[in-house]
Amino acid sequence: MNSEWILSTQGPKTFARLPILGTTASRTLEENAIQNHPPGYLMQRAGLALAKLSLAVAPHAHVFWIACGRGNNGGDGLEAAIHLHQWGKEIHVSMPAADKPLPTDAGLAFARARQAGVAIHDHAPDHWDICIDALLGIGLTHAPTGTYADWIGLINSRSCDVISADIPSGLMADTGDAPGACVNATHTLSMLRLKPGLLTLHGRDVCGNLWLNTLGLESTAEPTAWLNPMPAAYHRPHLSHKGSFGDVAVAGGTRGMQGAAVLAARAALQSGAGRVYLALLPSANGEASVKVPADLMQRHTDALQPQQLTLVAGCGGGEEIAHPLPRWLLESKHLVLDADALNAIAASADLQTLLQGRDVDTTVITPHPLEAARLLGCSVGEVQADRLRTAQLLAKQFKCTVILKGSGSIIAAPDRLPHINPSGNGKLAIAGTGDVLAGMTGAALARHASAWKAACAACYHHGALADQWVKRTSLTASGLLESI
Ligand SMILES: NC(=O)C1=CN([C@@H]2O[C@H](COP(=O)(O)OP(=O)(O)OC[C@H]3O[C@@H](n4cnc5c(N)ncnc54)[C@H](O)[C@@H]3O)[C@@H](O)[C@H]2O)[C@@H](O)CC1
Ligand SMILES: [K+]
Repeated sequence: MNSEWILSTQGPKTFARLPILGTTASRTLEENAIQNHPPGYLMQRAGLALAKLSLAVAPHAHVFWIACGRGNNGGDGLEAAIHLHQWGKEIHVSMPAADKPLPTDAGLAFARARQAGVAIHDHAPDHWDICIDALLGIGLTHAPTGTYADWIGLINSRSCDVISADIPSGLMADTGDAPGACVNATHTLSMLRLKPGLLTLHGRDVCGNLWLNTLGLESTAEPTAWLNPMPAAYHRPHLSHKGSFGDVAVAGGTRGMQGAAVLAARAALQSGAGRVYLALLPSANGEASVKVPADLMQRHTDALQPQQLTLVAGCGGGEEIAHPLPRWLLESKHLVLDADALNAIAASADLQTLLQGRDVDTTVITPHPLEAARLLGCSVGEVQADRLRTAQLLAKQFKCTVILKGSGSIIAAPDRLPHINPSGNGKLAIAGTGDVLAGMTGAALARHASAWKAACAACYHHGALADQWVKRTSLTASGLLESI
């Protein structure tokens, strides 16, 4: 963390392992720093960073609307206004009128702005070229109402650039939930550290391009989560053979659902597994209704030797997958459980006990929010309300590594800090991409022999493939795996 400007999430990027702090941890970091610096020091750095970013984003903008709330987020906006004013820009600073005094740092920024000749209005301008959104930061506690909601609506109504200070106003910093009106930023400058809400649920959609400025603060405090980093490239030694990279078997594909299993198996193959077996469920009568590449070896499910391989179970498995699952849960060396395998486990206490009895770092489950809800016996709304917590709960309850899919996939495992995956985009929201992830995870597990490492690596690569998809045609699951 030696650079102050270290993140940009737009387009294909390489991400490092960065700490992510929830609001409680952010406030602790901020309070410790405030004690060691002169009053207003951090806020002044935040304001300067904000002013510099807005100038870099829109160098020819003339009128800057700086919408400030009555908390310290508004203080960041006031400090930015001082610089933009001094740099000769036309600025219009707005702040809702209220009787309540400003908090200490924002109060100091308010006085400094006044002293610098900045006028502070209680109304929005008629026209602006760029907006700095400093209405609400990590202090948001409920859906914005009144002037806050009105100004958020106004900001979103124009097609100008919007730079959000710390977090788009209206977004919850811990969860990415937006309980009401929320600024739709083109850029967000996160101060001190990243927050979970910027990276999951609504976060990625409302942040625009995400930047981080640490304000020069180092910290050894334990984060809430880590940004899932790009894994190191794996080396295939010259002196290797097909057994060196592990065997993967994909079991699933009940009658009419074989495409899912074939996609997962092809993805495992493309991801470098030494040997890949396709084991269609008995109702398929060993006959695939879709074309099976010659590189895949077909096996009867009973003929698999799960003790010696990485089994990817679930893809298109229907209810039929429940029958072989007890044996696979007991015997598989490594296991990736997806889709119908998860639904079967959700419906059976016995299967849950078998899953819980496995060695912790041998199993990855890859639920989407509905599958997660079934596993936890709750609603999708409850799953999404706090995705970090949900993923950690699943990991703890089922004693395995979890990839909770969705916008900002979460990777969690017992006794580890979770990762939030930064790669990927909305193109992945199509049928079959989950099967591809399961196959990629299987290949990574066969190679790494660690469920945690496999999940982190596969999740990152899967998202990165979608980020690198530059063809004009829509992304397809086959296209995704062929681009591995
Ligand atoms: N104090 C400092 O030195 C620093 C503060 N920073 C900034 O300070 C922010 C946090 O400041 P605050 O803790 O004052 O919080 P905010 O500025 O986010 O919120 C301020 C107030 O708004 C109220 N509020 C909550 N929800 C509301 C709603 N829906 N409508 C209207 N009002 C609502 C809260 O009661 C809170 O008192 C960070 O996000 C960051 O931008 C950073 O610049 C780092 C340095
Ligand atoms: K803001």
